[in-house]
Amino acid sequence: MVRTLRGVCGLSTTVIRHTETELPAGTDLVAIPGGFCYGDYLRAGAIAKVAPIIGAIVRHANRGGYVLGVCNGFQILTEVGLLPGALTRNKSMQFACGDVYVKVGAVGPYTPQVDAVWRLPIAHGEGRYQATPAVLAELEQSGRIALQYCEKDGAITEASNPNGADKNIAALYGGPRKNVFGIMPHPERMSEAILGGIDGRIPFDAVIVAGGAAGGVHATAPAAHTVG
Ligand SMILES: NC(=O)CC[C@H](N)C(=O)O
Repeated sequence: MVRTLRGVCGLSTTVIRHTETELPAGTDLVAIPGGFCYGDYLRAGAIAKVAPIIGAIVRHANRGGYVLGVCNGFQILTEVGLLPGALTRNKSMQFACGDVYVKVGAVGPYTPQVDAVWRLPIAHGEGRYQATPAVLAELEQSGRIALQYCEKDGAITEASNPNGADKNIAALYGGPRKNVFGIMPHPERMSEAILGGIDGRIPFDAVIVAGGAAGGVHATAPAAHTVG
């Protein structure tokens, strides 16, 4: 994540530990990376809910600051209530790892072109987005279903769904101005050609532009993981 923020996108980036209680001054974007924070005990992302840094991230999000949660980061965002619903065990009960196609379902700060199809990698055991029918309807009506798993041609099918997620949901928007973005695929793992593709740059480049300070956006990547 730091390689993509700093090395690929040229953002001034600070890595902070989950034990901090405040974000660095001038933080525009908080990026919560993937992984297995607190060992995925209880549920993936559950214990991070009580990490000291979480209050500052929630305050940042609620005042419209950009927050990107990738995979484990998405799970943390649902556990702390910044996004509705939950990420549960993959329907296959197996860890899903490989490349998928996702289609932009709603335009927002991270997804500039509706119906665009991206190829991104996934690597998760608890990636099945689930929510009540009322929440799913509200997400659809408010244009917050950012990405859906699809075929290479953009067709949204059951066969293209790697984990059984409701409505093939791969990413969601939240916050007062779609400033919060939770995504199960890993765009940072496909942000430069040497990694096998560059579709992952799209959400990063888009949020920099949306932030109105291309290159001037200061990113903070909280290391929400315990150091082994
Ligand atoms: N790549 C990740 O961030 C994995 C998230 C979480 N540990 C899971 O397995 O679902």
